[in-house]
Amino acid sequence: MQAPHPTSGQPGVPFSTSYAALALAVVTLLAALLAHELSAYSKRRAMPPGPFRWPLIGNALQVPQVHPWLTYSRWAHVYGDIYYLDALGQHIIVINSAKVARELLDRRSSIYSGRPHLTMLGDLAGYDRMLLLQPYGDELRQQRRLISQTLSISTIGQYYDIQEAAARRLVLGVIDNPSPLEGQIKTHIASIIMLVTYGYTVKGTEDVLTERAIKVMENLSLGETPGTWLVDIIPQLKYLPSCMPGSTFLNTAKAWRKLLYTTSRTLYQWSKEHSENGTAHLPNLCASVLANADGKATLQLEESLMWAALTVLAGGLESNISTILSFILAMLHYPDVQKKAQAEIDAVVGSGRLPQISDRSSLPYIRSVIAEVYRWLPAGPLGAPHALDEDDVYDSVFLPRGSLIIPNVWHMLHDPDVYPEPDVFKPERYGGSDIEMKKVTDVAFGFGRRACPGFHFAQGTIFSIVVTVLATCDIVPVVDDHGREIIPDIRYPTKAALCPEDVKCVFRPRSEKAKSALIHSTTSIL
Ligand code: HEM
Repeated sequence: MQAPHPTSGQPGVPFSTSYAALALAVVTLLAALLAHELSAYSKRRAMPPGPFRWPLIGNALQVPQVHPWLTYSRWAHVYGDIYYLDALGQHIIVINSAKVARELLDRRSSIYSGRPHLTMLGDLAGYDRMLLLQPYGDELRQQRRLISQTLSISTIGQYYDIQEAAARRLVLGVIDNPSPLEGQIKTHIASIIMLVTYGYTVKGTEDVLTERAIKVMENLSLGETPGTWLVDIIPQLKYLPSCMPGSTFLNTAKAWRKLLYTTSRTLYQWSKEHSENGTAHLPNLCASVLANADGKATLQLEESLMWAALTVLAGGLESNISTILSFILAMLHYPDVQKKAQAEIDAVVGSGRLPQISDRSSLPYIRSVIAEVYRWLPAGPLGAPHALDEDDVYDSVFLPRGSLIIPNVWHMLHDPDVYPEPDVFKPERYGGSDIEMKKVTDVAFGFGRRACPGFHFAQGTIFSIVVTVLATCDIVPVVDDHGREIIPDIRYPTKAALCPEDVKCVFRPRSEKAKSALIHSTTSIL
């Protein structure tokens, strides 16, 4: 028997054996490294096309910060329907066609329904409890179920009177006080959602609870704005002591979290108490869910309901405000479309009554105008980002797990091959076909298991505002001191939602009778 070698590290193990083991380990390690590199290389080679990536930082310096959908759209002409970016190791897949979006986000929705992790908004400010930011899983499904229970196509009819009344109050409000337009629209849209979600009646433009809710949503929008928060790129920054220079975002997040939690709890508790004692407007989302639970709502259900309700407010507020402002902008730029739309309402509804949501099926041109607003200036030009939960392959290209999936809704709705003269507002492009209009809403309201659960409800709100304004008023530009008309430019800041800014106009009643009908209806309902 051979004696152990004195330099062997393992007493009792022969040198030749340990040498062989070491050699084997080295070879195995090298083989593993080679395999990893080869696999990474082959994956890299099979990645979708995209702009040149620098070592280490990838495309970090090219990721657009201003109106990113426009740059992504320009790149779509170069790299095609699906391309790849790498921002400091974060894989980003941009989808530019409805066909690819359908295939990945709809048909493969079991792995494409996550949301990206946001450090500022989620970890620090606490917004990750809301459905909007939930990863795909049980809590998401639970919150979506609670919403669809109340806002499904079969139940939304019960809210038509609220939507019509708010639309009429909004029009009257703008006739009497056209400035600030955005503020008026915000208050009235918030009033619809507060009533439907919590049964809460907004008390004028300075209602404290509504103001707080709007502030929560404004913070959400700021938090979502791409490229605003360094901590989303370098998450370790969240561990900075809050007294360090450069860490003011920590105090911001703390203040946001406090407002978020107090507002969501106050609104939910208000709804619960006042629905029970009969002083809240019924039905409302919170009361309906609690009534269905028949006194057996668990704490967990109530918690989910509280966050789902707040997400309804979030989902419905900014998207609706942007859509209405875009509609007004379109009417100011395209007065002929406005006249044609009014002619349809006059012919179908007449001037003897105010239009209702139930008139929708008889007004194809109005439906086309609304579809064209969703297309022309989509409220979510990049939709909402999804996250890919597993590695995938599409059309022979590799899509890595953890990728951020950006549906470039703007490009899908502005691709000149699909929509010729995409920047022109032209409701005639649908030829009155609901199938063509649906191609727009299928994209503008999101995809797969994350598609907007407020779609049918939003259709009612938008339709009732559009049809009420057009039936009763001419939307005309304001004039300057010399009597010259000022048509607002089509401008919008870079935010997650595309919301036109500085839109000014006058709602001029088409007749005294129309204005009286509005006054009469707002004093007689709700
Ligand atoms: C013109 C109006 C609206 C537009 C254009 C719109 C559009 C969208 C889009 C693009 C998404 C993201 C979908 C995706 O991830 O693929 C979304 C999500 C959502 N929307 Fe809407 N929406 C509108 C109105 C509403 C209304 C009125 C409500 C509530 C009553 C609502 C509630 C939500 C909620 C809760 C989500 C999050 C869904 C999730 O993360 O699973 N939306 N919406």
